[in-house]
Amino acid sequence: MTPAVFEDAMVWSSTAAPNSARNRTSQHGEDGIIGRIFSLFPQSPTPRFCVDVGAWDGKHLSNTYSLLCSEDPSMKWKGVLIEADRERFDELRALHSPINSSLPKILQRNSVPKDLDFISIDVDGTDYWLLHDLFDAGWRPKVVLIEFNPTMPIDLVYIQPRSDRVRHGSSLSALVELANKKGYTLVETTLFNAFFVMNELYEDHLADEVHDTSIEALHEVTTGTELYQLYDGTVKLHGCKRMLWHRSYAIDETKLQMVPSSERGFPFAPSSNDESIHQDDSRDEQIRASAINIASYCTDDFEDGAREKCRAKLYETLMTSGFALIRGTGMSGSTCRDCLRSAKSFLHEADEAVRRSTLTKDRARRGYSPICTENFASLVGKKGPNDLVKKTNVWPDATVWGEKEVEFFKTSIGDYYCGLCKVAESVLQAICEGITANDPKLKKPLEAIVKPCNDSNKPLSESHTSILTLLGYQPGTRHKRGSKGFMKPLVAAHTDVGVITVLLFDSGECASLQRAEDASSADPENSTWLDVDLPSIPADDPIFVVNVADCLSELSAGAVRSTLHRVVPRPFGDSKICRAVRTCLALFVGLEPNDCLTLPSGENMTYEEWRKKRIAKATSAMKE
Ligand SMILES: O=C(O)CCC(=O)C(=O)O
Ligand SMILES: [Fe+2]
Repeated sequence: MTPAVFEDAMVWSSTAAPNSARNRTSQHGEDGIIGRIFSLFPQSPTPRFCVDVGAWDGKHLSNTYSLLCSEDPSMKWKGVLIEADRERFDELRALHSPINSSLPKILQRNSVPKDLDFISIDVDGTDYWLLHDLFDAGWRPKVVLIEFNPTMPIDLVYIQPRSDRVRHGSSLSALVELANKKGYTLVETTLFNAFFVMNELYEDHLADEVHDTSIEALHEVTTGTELYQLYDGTVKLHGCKRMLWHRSYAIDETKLQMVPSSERGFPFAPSSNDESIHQDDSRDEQIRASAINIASYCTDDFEDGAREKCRAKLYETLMTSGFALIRGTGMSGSTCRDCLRSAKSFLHEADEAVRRSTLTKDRARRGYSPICTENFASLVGKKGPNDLVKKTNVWPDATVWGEKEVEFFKTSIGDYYCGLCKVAESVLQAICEGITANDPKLKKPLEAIVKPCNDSNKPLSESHTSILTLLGYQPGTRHKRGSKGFMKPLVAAHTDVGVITVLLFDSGECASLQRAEDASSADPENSTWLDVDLPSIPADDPIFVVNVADCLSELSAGAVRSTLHRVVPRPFGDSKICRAVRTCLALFVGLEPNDCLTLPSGENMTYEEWRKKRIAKATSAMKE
């Protein structure tokens, strides 16, 4: 055995033979263990016979030196020592009289008795095969000491290839299997040596001393390196952290990581955990910086010129992209968070029966996007025709979901709906003022949108048919790439029908909203798509996405455009972990069905007439 110092290994301790470990020349108490085993056997009338395969110089860390060179001449053993290293062999020759050749042949030629007493095998490689061949050739040593690779797990059966040039070593389990098959029992181990005794001798002389001969009982100490995984994808090491036979090399945890650090995180964590807040800090800050503060339109308390600045910015942003991020709405963060939470538990966590309980005969389809792309949507809004069907406050059944759940669902969604309808009014006011500031001719058509509120007791929000839709996205079959490497969108490219849409969504990564870079593009195939992102959790001043819908686009003669947008699946296994479900609250802001519209062309019609035409156009486009 090449001397190696196992600093990382635990100090050897044995449960089976606690007091016998003792070194004269051996490394880990083997001398004492061999002495103890033979002391339990009956005295031998003739000198005992041992073989040491891999004897080195015959003394250094030797397991047989104390037998062959015993100070007590009556105890003197005979033996054959075998060493492949030329220099070591020369030293060995100086110590004992030399003999040459290969194992069974050497033993044969040197008349080593088939029932020799002891063999020590330590050749740093083919040890397993030497023992195997020895057994096969009919030798039956009473005691075998053999080296195994101490870094291999104790339940691993590893046998190195049968070649002198291979230096792997074999596992303890592999040796135990071989020895057991040949009628031997494991009676002890040291750090990397195993002791086997013939079954008969074990039964007669050692069974009282070594009760449990399992590997687990006899090999407490390992120099193995275990690998385990943290929930966030970090690989950790336990045990020996240095290469044992190449000790200048550490086993470096940083080099063993499979998941890049940028992607580490728990894939199943709720999207609103502290860790994600922390990780997304700088991204969230960037998003906040790009959001337009509309506080001057949401409160009466604002500085001179604030409204002008706000509407100019909003107009400019919507003119170029059709999408804007807004903040300063006065909406409370907790109202937004509660509503998202409610929607998430309804859409993703509750039993299917809960969602089914909201279905009416005329289950709403939004109508303007192909039915196959429809997510489950629960519509909350004021009485009035929705896109294709009538739909009004539809709540889950309390007997199916539970009183408390339904109560929280109703309150959180109701509060959000009312608050956001008011915000939508303010946003519309700002947009329309921004448009007319640039083109006063559009004042007339836009009057239909920003009506003066005559009845001060009537909340603004009731003057239209805005509908809140709860959209849920989950990883599923659409996350698979098609033959061309594309994944079909979850919501096909479309424009929204009404006046504006106000969106709030969580950071569920399985899907993302994208808008066409070019607001005037009508061709989904040839558009460049840009992600529309929001902060991971609504802050105390929450940020919303506002996008222009078709009616506003038409009434403003295209001054602000309804821009193509879609929701696409984020693939598994790409650069992002994307298993988290996504929840989106979409407030589709519409007008009263009977509201009169004067289009820029001068044509007059009701909102409902206009909407029917718009849907008919979309439906026939879909059929083509
Ligand atoms: O889920 C989203 O982010 C928006 C969905 C959408 O565009 C729609 O439902 O009209
Ligand atoms: Fe949309």
